[in-house]
Amino acid sequence: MTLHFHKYQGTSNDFVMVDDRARTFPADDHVLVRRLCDRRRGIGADGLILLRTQPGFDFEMLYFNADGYLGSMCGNGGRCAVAFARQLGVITDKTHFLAADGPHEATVETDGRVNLRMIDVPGQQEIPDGIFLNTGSPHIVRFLPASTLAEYDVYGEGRAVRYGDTFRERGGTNVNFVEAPQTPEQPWQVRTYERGVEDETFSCGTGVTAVALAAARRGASSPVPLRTLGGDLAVSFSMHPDGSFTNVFLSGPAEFVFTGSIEI
Ligand SMILES: N[C@@H](CCC[C@H](N)C(=O)O)C(=O)O
Repeated sequence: MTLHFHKYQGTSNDFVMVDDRARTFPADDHVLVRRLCDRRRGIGADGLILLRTQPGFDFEMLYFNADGYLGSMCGNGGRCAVAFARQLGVITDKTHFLAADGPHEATVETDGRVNLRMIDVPGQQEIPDGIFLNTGSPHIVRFLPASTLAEYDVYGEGRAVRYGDTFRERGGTNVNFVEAPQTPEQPWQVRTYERGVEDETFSCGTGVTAVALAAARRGASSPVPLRTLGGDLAVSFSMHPDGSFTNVFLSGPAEFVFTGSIEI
């Protein structure tokens, strides 16, 4: 069978996108998804997203990590799915779609930036590994001393937390390492070890969302500018006295890279 795919990236978090409205993609074939995401033997990506129809919504996004298994919410992938739905003519410049963590709304700006509403976040938990938040996917946020992020062992330290005792029973976690800005207008710098990719990626949307909310508890105000290895994002929100967050929006570019076909 020939699979037609599109490749998208959002701040260099890259995805194979498949129009699966006809439901022909073998979604249970983990080996196939892993091979398609393989950077040497396949197309190469951090994840694969199926765009499907879903009654009551413009579309549904099914997100698979590069390991071939269904992941939880993907913020950058969600923004790319919106851009893909627009390219397919499924939506115009605003949408209501379904993802692993529930319904999402999004708008597309004239320059192609996508503003994606994330789930409400009830709070954050301080644990020995760092600060834990669920922004649609589980995340640890660790604040580092000034000028240490560039040389930090994100792979080694991220892996130790992801496979550590706290998260072994809970299905693992993503891990974000953060350096605070020297002045309020500068971005918070973030590097992320991603569960399911099992490596550092160039950007993680649910990760920077977790970082922005953790930074808000340390004085950052909305919108929080964030810099990843792959580009800049912004997160806006309403913070409440009980520590919860609503109206959480992740904003940034979502770009078409190329289209192609592969025999599967
Ligand atoms: N790259 C994603 C995060 C995807 C979720 C994650 N890898 C998991 O399943 O835990 C993003 O942009 O949010």
